[in-house]
Amino acid sequence: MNQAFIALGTNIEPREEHLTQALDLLETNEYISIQKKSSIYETAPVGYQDQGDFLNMVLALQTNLSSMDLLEACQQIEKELGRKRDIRFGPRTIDLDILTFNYENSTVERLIIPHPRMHERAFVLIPLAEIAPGFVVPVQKKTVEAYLEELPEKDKADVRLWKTEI
Ligand SMILES: Nc1ncnc2c1ncn2[C@@H]1O[C@H](COP(=O)(O)OP(=O)(O)OP(=O)(O)O)[C@@H](O)[C@H]1O
Ligand SMILES: Nc1nc2c(c(=O)[nH]1)N=C(CO)CN2
Repeated sequence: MNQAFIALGTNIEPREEHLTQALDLLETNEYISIQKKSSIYETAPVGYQDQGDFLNMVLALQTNLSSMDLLEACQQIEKELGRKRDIRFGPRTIDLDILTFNYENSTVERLIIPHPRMHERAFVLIPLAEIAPGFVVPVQKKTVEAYLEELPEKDKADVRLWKTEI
């Protein structure tokens, strides 16, 4: 069995429904089992600013898919939920990013893991710390909590608990 963390994000209404639909699609995949779900956080947009707030959450999964097959499953869900890829870092119906996959370190453009921007994103680290604070992120071998401590307070203030369960 492989162990993965994935991050979900949406900033197009109905945002909550996009998250529940993505969770349903993951749950119906016979090769994926969701082990843990973080709470849902409402987060100010990072990067491209002229867009609405996101809902973000993180999941711990077990899967017997390979990392590439898990990426395909995630991209299929993005497609089914009608995501349009136009503005980089721009508005999205649903975005599924693989954060880590076992202790794999992949550097091919299609799949970079650990996710290259996870260490600097409060909207990833805060929900990840909720479900796996002591997890040692591969390669740099630092815990999620240690990364979180390095983040500026203003970044953390942009991430607010929205709902503990959906
Ligand atoms: N760890 C990863 N998880 C998901 N996609 C990845 C990963 N590494 C590379 N990719 C590739 O990134 C490409 C662009 O992804 P996407 O459009 O979702 O980027 P983005 O969400 O705008 O930015 P970000 O990756 O910073 O969240 C995808 O085609 C995918 O193949
Ligand atoms: N708050 C927040 N900001 C973002 C997000 C996201 O999920 N949440 N995703 C992005 C592109 O992946 C760019 N900016």
